[in-house]
Amino acid sequence: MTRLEDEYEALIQFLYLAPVGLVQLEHDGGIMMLNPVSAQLLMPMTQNGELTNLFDALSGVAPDLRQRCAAFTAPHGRICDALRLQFSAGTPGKKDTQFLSLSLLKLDDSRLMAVLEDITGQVRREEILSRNKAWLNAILAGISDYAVMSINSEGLVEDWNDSIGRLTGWGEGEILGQPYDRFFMPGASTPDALTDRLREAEDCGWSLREVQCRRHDGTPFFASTLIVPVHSAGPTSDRRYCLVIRNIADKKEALESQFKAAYCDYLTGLPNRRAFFEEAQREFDRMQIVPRHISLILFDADNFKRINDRYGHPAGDAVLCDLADRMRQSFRMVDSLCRMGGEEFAVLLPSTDLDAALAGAERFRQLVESQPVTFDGEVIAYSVSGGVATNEAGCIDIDELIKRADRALYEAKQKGRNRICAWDQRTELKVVA
Ligand SMILES: Nc1nc2c(ncn2[C@@H]2O[C@H](COP(=O)(O)OP(=O)(O)OP(=O)(O)O)[C@@H](O)[C@H]2O)c(=O)[nH]1
Repeated sequence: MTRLEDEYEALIQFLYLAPVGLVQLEHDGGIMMLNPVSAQLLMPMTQNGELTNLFDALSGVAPDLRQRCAAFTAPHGRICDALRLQFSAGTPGKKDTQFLSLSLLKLDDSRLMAVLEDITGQVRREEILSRNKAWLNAILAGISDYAVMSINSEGLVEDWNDSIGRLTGWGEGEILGQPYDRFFMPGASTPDALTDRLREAEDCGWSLREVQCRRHDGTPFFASTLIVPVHSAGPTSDRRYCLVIRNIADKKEALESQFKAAYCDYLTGLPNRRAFFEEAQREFDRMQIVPRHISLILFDADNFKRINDRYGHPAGDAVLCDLADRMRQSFRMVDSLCRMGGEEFAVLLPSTDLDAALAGAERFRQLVESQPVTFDGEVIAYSVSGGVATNEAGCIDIDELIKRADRALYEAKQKGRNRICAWDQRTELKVVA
């Protein structure tokens, strides 16, 4: 056989074995050649089993094919692409709708090529999917105390439904494509914390937190936020998560009293050492996975014994409560506050470097200094000293961080009180104010 004959034979074999229907036609639709798959696909549309012209065979489902060809004046190219044809397979006694996809190519002035594919299964799957989506949307639209949404691997909101608008008051354009902490009160999250929760959901199956959320008009509501991964086999960037925000304002009090009993200091209401060390441990665990700054400030009221001695113990208590209130006002929600004991307090600042922590500590010192407390008609001026440290230079746990901040606090007291010192890896210490 010549090489040309070999090639021709290979082409015929290809046509014969191809898993899609291939039909070679003349410009008026006359069939020159067709493979077995196309014969099978077109069979339900033939009249009396005759299959000589494709345009005639498809006239019931695509009546304009002849006109499309006539209107296509380019020397070659795609006349139509994946045209969806719907027809009845005609099984006696059964209404059996099938779907074909048709692409028509102009090869040259005398020949066309039709590519046919049975897409019935695909269309059925699409129908089921869209029915499920409509069903899910109907459920979501009816929900009033939950907001359910899909978020991507960067924590950006990907879809919108009425439940989100109803619970939060935000509009679609203000939420789509935004980080999910848009619903949280300012300071209740950081970019690191945003992705930490996605990772936690991956590792543990879910991530559940009670968070202070905000509506579009700024009003706060206490909510439980649940993130669960929506499993897919694709790459990490294709991962999706479901976020459910549930208004639990009614359960807040019960939850809070349980929490307070175990985790809060009885006098100031601030988290106690147990709560603080648990949160600090979690932050250091996260830091091991994704390195980041963690800073710590230790505050100590100055000459507090004198305040007790001069104004009495209840006045001393009022000063400690005032100090706690100002800490709540001064630091972000994402910062962990704690009464370590006596007149010593701590603030753990996630994703915060030494300079930013120093600035926060100094701001707080000035605030305390500038506003005395009034108790029982007495104006009590007091001050605090502070020690600041960060997790640079091989600090990998909270104990070491406390040791450093404590060393800086000691220095602040030694240098005369009412000032902030920082632990510095080169000079060991630096005085700020
Ligand atoms: N009112 C009140 N006083 C407390 C409480 N806990 C500890 N104290 C008092 O805080 C005082 C701490 O005194 P010191 O440790 O000598 O420290 P200081 O007087 O603040 O002096 P410097 O820290 O060196 O500035 C003690 O008198 C404690 O009794 C509390 O819950 N309420």
